[in-house]
Amino acid sequence: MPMQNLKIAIQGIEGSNHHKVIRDYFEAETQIKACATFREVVYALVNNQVEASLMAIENSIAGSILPNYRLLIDANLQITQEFYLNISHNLVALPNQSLNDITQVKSHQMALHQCGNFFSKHPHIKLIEDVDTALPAKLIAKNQQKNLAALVPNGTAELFGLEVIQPNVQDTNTNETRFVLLKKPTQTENQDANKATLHFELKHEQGNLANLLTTMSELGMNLTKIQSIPIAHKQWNYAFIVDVRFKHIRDYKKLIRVLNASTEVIQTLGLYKSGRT
Ligand SMILES: O=C(O)C(=O)C[C@]1(C(=O)O)C=C[C@@H](O)C=C1
Repeated sequence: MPMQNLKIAIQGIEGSNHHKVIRDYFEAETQIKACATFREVVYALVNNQVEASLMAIENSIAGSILPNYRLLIDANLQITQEFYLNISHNLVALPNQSLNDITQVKSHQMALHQCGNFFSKHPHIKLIEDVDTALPAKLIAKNQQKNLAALVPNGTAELFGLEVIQPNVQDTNTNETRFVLLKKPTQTENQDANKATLHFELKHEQGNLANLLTTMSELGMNLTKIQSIPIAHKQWNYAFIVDVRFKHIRDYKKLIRVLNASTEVIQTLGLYKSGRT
């Protein structure tokens, strides 16, 4: 589905997975602000340098990117859309090298996590975290660096004139990352919304979480994710992030009314159309 032409902040440069989401889902004219960190992605929007920000939030192998939830909560932005991208990690290097020649791999922390099985079989390779998947690949080509490899999506090796030493080194073939599109809050409600991301802190009372889950079930909602995250200023207390799917926004509003009684903090992080049918 083509998207409106916006200036969007992403994490990573051309050839990264964030960039692939833009290519797959947005119009060709979409302007990009490439950022080196997720914090930069979020604050580019907060500081009005862009109209939207695209941010990875979870991966089917490596799990939730908890710091990104915290950024989202603290910056008070809204999830307006979600996108699922199939992720392939191809091990790439300068041409005419084999796996035995590679002593270091530089990549994004989440990408390295998704390839743990492969690297545990090749312990001679040192893993080094970098800002994204594409930048180390670009620099290997620019500096003609031997013995160094990167993990890149399909198509990125060709972009930089590198060679694939080993394709698909992620732990499982079915590897997906979920990305969210963030915007500043507005008064307009998305009438197509059938999914919400909700953040709350529960009062420490017996049965509160169980009651909440029962209420969701009674309202016919499908809980697609529940995640606890630490609250730094309340040591060993946790906030919850919940994704729910529903048929009618009015049911979601009912849920919020019920939750108001049992929660200390409650914040809708987005009401949007599910990226899954
Ligand atoms: O470095 C990239 O290619 C990114 O887009 C970042 C990122 C992530 O943050 O999870 C995106 C998808 C993959 O899961 C690996 C890395």
